[in-house]
Amino acid sequence: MNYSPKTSMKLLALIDKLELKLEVQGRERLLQLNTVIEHLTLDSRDATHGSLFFAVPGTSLDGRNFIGSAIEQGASAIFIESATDKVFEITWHNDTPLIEIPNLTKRLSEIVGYFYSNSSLEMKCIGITGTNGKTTTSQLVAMWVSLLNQKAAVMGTIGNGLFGELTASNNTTPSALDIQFNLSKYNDLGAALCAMEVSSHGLVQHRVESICFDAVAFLNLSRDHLDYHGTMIEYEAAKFRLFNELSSQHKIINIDDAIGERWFKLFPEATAVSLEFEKFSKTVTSNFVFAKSIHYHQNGADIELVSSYGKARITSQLLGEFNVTNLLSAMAILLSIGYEFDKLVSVVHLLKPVAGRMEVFAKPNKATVVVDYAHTPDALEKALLALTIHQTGKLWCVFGCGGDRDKGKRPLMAAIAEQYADKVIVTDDNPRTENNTEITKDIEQGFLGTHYHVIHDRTDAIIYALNHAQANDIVLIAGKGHEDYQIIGHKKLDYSDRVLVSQLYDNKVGLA
Ligand SMILES: CC(=O)N[C@H]1[C@@H](OP(=O)(O)OP(=O)(O)OC[C@H]2O[C@@H](n3ccc(=O)[nH]c3=O)[C@H](O)[C@@H]2O)O[C@H](CO)[C@@H](O)[C@@H]1O[C@H](C)C(=O)N[C@@H](C)C(=O)N[C@H](CCC(=O)O)C(=O)O
Ligand SMILES: Nc1ncnc2c1ncn2[C@@H]1O[C@H](COP(=O)(O)OP(=O)(O)OP(=O)(O)O)[C@@H](O)[C@H]1O
Ligand SMILES: N[C@H](CCC[C@H](N)C(=O)O)C(=O)O
Ligand SMILES: [Mg+2]
Repeated sequence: MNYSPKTSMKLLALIDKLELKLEVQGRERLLQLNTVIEHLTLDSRDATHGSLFFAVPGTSLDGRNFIGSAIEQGASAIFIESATDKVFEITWHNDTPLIEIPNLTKRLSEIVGYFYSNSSLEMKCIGITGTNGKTTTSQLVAMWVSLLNQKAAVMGTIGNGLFGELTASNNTTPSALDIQFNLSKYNDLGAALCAMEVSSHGLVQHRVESICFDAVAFLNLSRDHLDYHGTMIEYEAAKFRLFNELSSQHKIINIDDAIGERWFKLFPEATAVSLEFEKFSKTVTSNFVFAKSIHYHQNGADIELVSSYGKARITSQLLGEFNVTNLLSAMAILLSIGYEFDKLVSVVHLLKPVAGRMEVFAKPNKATVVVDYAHTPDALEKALLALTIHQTGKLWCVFGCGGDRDKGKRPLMAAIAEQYADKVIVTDDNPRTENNTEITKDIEQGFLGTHYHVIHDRTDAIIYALNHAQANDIVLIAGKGHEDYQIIGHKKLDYSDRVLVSQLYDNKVGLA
């Protein structure tokens, strides 16, 4: 749905909200000019008459180098991140004010919130963090609310929008600007709630800084993104900001995760989620959602649920132990913000798997294919382990590792694939600007033996696996999940594991 915000705001009114101490002359001139802001942008290339351009330093470029081009494009005002902590300063380029603001990046979420009417105060806002499971859990939250006949929105890896009407996005956690804009849009469209994935990049880059979360949830922490964070300590500290620095009413923690168990000691009032009833039932004194017993089967799992909100036997269509954690976390989030236990239980069996997450493709007399987004060592291990429960023949694993991403995870993923799968095929997964053979060489370092194939072209790799797998085998195709592209160099080529497998199983593309 096309949506344009009706918002406009006087520049001086916005500056007054920020409580910047304007010198008298500057204030007079702004008052006379009566500049009205109709559009906010972080990118000089999008600036136009009526735009307020935020010139902030980034990871590879510095937005402050593009002030000239923003002015050329007609920007009406520029906010600039001060190079030092010096107090606010205003200079002029003709009638365009250039206003230096200390900590602008950190204040961006707040500033944009004033412009877009701070919708996180008007609707329920959920922030979900963790290395793995954010997309699944946020989608489950939104799906659950939709099943209860309310509108829900999501922002995350597979897109932003009302549940089921997503628009693809570049980031898991959008920019501070897009988040406030989207929230205002979802609020106008009548959403009762927005479930957001909060990535560690998003937390470090202050993308959710001024969002008032009704609930925040922590799922797990395992190796990823060390190219960006450097160490696991820094990575954990990034995630921890959501819990200790930002605003939230309720906290939900998966205490089966070692880091989660540690955080829970710091937030003992948080709602605890666990699959280990025996271990925690006596010690947890706050709200809790536990699985007392779980029976995994071909179509998902039957779960005996014990919680501080009620008890029930529920059925889930999602495969794998980790998806029970995701389901219970989604439930704990909704319970904490006031959804009724009985209502949630009445529709839980209708919750569907999320696209590209343990998504099963079957065809008579053919191996079962599972397309999954496991792109970290922990996720790959959990996905393979989940499938061993269903294994009667051989387990295949087709995977690769992204270029321009944490190199350290490559051999670790190889070791895991080798440990759990009978047949391993290494292939390309978004090599980006790296040489694909260098990436697979890094992966190969992790294998102890030589029982693996390297087939760079992903289509060929999958066709090879499906041609050689027996009918009772399971083929896990990991790493790309919902992605409908292969990034080579700077080009984003059309490619989808899900489309390929569906075509192969409809025999549209011939199997030998
Ligand atoms: C490395 C990184 O995190 N970059 C993010 C960051 O961009 P940046 O500010 O560093 O960009 P930059 O290129 O250095 O440019 C600096 C500034 O100059 C401006 N500019 C630049 C060029 C120009 O001509 N004019 C101009 O004004 C830019 O708009 C920007 O404001 O801020 C942008 C707005 O929030 C993000 O879109 C962008 O994500 C890029 C696309 C990205 O790939 N990020 C990944 C690593 C990421 O963030 N991933 C996590 C998920 C991880 C997970 O869950 O597994 C995510 O939340 O998406
Ligand atoms: N709770 C969990 N614990 C461990 N692994 C999980 C969990 N949930 C999902 N996974 C694995 O991680 C993969 C990615 O899941 P999902 O997309 O929900 O995570 P994410 O946190 O959103 O990932 P991203 O950081 O890329 O956005 C799944 O395909 C599955 O293999
Ligand atoms: N949010 C993750 C997704 C990785 C998915 C995988 N297909 C890859 O490209 O490495 C990232 O950007 O690191
Ligand atoms: Mg995600």
